[in-house]
Amino acid sequence: MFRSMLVRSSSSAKQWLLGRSFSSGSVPERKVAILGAAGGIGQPLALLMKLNPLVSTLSLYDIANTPGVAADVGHINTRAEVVGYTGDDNLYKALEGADLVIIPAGVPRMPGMTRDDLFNINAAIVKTLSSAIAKYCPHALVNMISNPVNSTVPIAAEIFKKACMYDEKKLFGVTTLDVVRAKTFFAANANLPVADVNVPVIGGHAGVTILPLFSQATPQANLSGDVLTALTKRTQDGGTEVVEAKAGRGSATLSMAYAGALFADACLKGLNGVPDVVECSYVQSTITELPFFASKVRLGKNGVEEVLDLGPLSDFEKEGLEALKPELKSSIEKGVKFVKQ
Ligand SMILES: NC(=O)c1ccc[n+]([C@@H]2O[C@H](COP(=O)([O-])OP(=O)(O)OC[C@H]3O[C@@H](n4cnc5c(N)ncnc54)[C@H](O)[C@@H]3O)[C@@H](O)[C@H]2O)c1
Ligand SMILES: O=C(O)C[C@H](O)C(=O)O
Repeated sequence: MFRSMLVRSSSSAKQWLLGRSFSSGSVPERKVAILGAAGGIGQPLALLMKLNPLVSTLSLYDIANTPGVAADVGHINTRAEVVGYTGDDNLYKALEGADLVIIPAGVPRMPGMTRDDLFNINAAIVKTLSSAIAKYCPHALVNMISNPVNSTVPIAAEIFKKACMYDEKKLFGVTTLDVVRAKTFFAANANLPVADVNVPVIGGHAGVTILPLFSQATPQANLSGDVLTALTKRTQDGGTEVVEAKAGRGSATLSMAYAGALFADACLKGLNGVPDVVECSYVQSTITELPFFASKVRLGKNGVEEVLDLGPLSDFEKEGLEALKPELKSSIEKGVKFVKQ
């Protein structure tokens, strides 16, 4: 019984990962680097990327413990060749030739902290890693997971501008976990099969800047205003819910690894020319007055192909959108100032 469940779920996982356009014989070579690969997110993310047949080289980098993670993941009999690096002197080897760099390097929250409380430590880490990306793999797509995402993405953008290689189509703040949570909470309340549910989440990735658009959820469900308000709040506080449950042992790692793997898979499909790959992400944007904003994005061979319009919002969502702008604006400015000062 357990064995047959395992077989079924592994074949559907393969379908999820394989994409639509390739037979296993014609999949292009793609190098994916994970920076922070030995951490709470990095390890399960390395596992999930090792299972992704779109990856030909999986390059794992961390300041500590990478050899063990690389040896362990490397024994899995899937396509990707695994290489592990540690130490400043080897960062270039981890990055050279990368098509996609995923960054979960940095410290996580403890109970009572906001994501912005991580700024001082993580901004410096992201600055160092972004400078190395600019030098060693300037054409790679970058998936930023390190918090505070609302500021770390503008930091990376400023570093890339300084290095004269900034391409706004290639820099992404990973907000997929907000979408994953919104889908889970909505499906449970609406009594819908979660696999059928989609919910766009816009804005940013911290507290009120996370704005799920339940008015655009598919399939639609007839939930009351009070329920939608509660679902919005739960999605906004999802990270804090995990931080409190972990009680001093960090923040979301497993659900984040899943979300990070989903988003990386979408980026790889886009790079490989699979049509109509659309995910929410925090990117450089002109759809509001803010220079960075999370919304639905169409992914293509060069990264962002199109930032999609927000679509019609309910009055509640319109209020949420106006309410999030001051915080998001100041987080963006804080990131920009960190590099420019
Ligand atoms: N975007 C999101 O939705 C989301 C979700 C969850 C967590 N996060 C963030 O992801 C980050 C990592 O969380 P975690 O739980 O994996 O933390 P963790 O402490 O378990 O792991 C972080 C890893 O980064 C490594 N690291 C530190 N400095 C580095 C550097 N200069 N180069 C390479 N590696 C370095 C550490 O050695 C460690 O292995 C945190 O900032 C957290 O807030 C973001
Ligand atoms: O909440 C955190 O600090 C981690 C992450 O941003 C999350 O949403 O789980």
